[in-house]
Amino acid sequence: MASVEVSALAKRFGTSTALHPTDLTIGDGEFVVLVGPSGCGKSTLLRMIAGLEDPSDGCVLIGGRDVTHAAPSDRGVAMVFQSYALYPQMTVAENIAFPLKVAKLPRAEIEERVRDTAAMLDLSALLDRKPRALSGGQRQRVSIARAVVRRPRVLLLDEPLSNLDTSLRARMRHEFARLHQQLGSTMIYVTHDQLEAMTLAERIVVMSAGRVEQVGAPIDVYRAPASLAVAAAIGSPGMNLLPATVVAVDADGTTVRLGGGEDVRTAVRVPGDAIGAAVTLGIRPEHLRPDEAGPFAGAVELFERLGPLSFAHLGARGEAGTIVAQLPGDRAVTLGETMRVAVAPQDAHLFAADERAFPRA
Ligand SMILES: Nc1ncnc2c1ncn2[C@@H]1O[C@H](COP(=O)(O)OP(=O)(O)OP(=O)(O)O)[C@@H](O)[C@H]1O
Repeated sequence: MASVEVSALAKRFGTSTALHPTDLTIGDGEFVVLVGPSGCGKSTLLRMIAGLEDPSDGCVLIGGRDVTHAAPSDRGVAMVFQSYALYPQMTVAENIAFPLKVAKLPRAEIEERVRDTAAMLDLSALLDRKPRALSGGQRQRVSIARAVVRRPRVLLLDEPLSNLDTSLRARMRHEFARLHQQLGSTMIYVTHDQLEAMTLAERIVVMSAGRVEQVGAPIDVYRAPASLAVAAAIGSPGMNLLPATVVAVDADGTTVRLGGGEDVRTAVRVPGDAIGAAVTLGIRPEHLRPDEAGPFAGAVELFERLGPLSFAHLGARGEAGTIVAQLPGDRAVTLGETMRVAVAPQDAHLFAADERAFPRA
């Protein structure tokens, strides 16, 4: 097992920058998820750690050793891709054994490792099958088995579940969590699926436009996004973001005014000289509750019942756009009715013009 450290690591393709200089340390045995919108540089960062892409600047250390210019096979890493890339003419057992044969391990050891790895991934009954006789989830488990059979110090996974359907993805998420416990290896997992990020990661690394925006425990990042990009990337439905102006600042917080003239009290601390400043008010759907005197109002344009809860989309607020409020599953709502909602001061977020979050009061 090994730690992974990247230092001032950057990647340019011609004149475009896929990754700005980035520092990141991943602990030995840690499960870290890189998450962010398409094109934000997640795969590029992962591929440079794997040695599949040459950095433009900076260095990569694995287990304290500088591997920036080492071949992929000399880094102690294994990678699982979105496409399974199994050898179709080989059986499951032969596919799993392949990297060990290449490494010229003794036959008895290969057999033992294939048996153990297959058991770990629930593939023991499928060892004689060819890939075409497997389901998508089984094929992905074989490709994971083939990666972990070498006992890599670091396992790199690039959107490994994105070809699978929803229920299989949920099952495989559990398997990854279990696999991480069993193997204890350092795992770096790339996804644009924030549900995978939230459920799998010990720490998430939220990326946007070639930069790391925030690193932290999933729940901390969810509760206190450091920037608008993080607020937009984590949470589904996403955080409501409304343009507002700072009208009052005191020791307990800040009052902002919405475009329609309504005032909203927040427990956020902004500098005293920010009166009049344009800010963005952020509120998660679950923090908006029906309140006759609430500052947010709109006609219900769309109502989604998910069973235990539902989402009301309140429209027609002019430049503020639609607001999404989470409601109990059994709440009766009529399309077109006007609903008023409010937020508690401690649940409101404020972002400055430079898109960084202001701290809580
Ligand atoms: N070989 C390449 N040549 C030129 N540009 C590239 C190359 N590979 C990646 N890029 C660009 O670098 C940026 C980051 O790409 P990257 O694949 O790392 O994003 P990502 O966050 O993994 O996205 P996705 O979730 O869509 O895979 C993108 O703008 C992409 O177009």
